[in-house]
Amino acid sequence: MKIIVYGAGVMAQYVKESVINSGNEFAGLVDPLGNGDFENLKGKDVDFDAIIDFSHFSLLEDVLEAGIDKKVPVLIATTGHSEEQLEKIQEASKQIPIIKATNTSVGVNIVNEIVAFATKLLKDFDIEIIEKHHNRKIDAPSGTANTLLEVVKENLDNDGKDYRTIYGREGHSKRAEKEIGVHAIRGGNIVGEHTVIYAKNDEIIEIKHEALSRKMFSDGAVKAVEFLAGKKAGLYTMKDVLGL
Ligand SMILES: NC(=O)C1=CN([C@@H]2O[C@H](COP(=O)(O)OP(=O)(O)OC[C@H]3O[C@@H](n4cnc5c(N)ncnc54)[C@H](OP(=O)(O)O)[C@@H]3O)[C@@H](O)[C@H]2O)C=CC1
Ligand SMILES: O=C(O)C1=N[C@H](C(=O)O)C[C@H](O)C1
Repeated sequence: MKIIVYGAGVMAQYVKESVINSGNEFAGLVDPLGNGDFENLKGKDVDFDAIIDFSHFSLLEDVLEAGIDKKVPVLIATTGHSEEQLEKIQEASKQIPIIKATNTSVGVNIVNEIVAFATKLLKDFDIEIIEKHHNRKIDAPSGTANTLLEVVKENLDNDGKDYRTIYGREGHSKRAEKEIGVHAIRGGNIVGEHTVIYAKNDEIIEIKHEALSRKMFSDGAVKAVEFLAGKKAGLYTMKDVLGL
């Protein structure tokens, strides 16, 4: 496949390497800030048959337009999108195959499954989600933490609708019974760490994933577009890619 990559930051460089190492062809980086091979693709005759996006949430519309225009599959790995933008992804998936993945690592996608199972069994435990990332990250909580929160809620009674999400606890009040805490830590070059804590009076369970490098994100992204090649239009997931 000939793959174009949106973004020119840290992840885009990893993806470039993963594309080349996987035997696929690298078609260039697209970055409107002028750090890529192309500032945009509009009106340019660039040949590619898949898009991997590790850029900035503000570029979503451009990414989708490029995918629809060329009728090629798109993997959106960028995080921080608004609800309205997530709806645009749904809409675009009626025309092309898309994966929107907040985390392309094998480990985190398996953790999502473990958390679904644990939450069903540990309903009367207090649940808190903690994520840690590098100091360059612009969105908080991380996309992965938001996905973990969704997984937790889906597996509580009534889809967790009776629960309140508390982001970054502060103040003078006790924890309510039906709360889910979500906490974001930022510092140095932490690649990415996600922990779901289930706590009760006498016991604590922690489910934790720690990323030690960024390579598995970029390798996972290449696997995802390879999976999408030849698929009909629709919204697919990393679960489909990994056969989970
Ligand atoms: N799904 C997954 O598994 C993973 C997802 N990600 C996500 O991928 C994305 C990129 O991560 P990473 O490479 O670490 O981030 P970087 O900040 O290194 O790169 C982001 C890119 O977006 C550009 N950018 C920054 N601000 C703007 C703006 N206002 N408008 C347009 N472009 C902008 C940057 O340009 P410049 O360099 O000039 O600032 C850069 O090219 C993030 O959303 C991150 O959360 C990351 C890892 C794994
Ligand atoms: O910005 C990052 O670095 C990462 N972003 C993703 C997220 O927001 O969950 C995935 C990974 O944790 C690294």
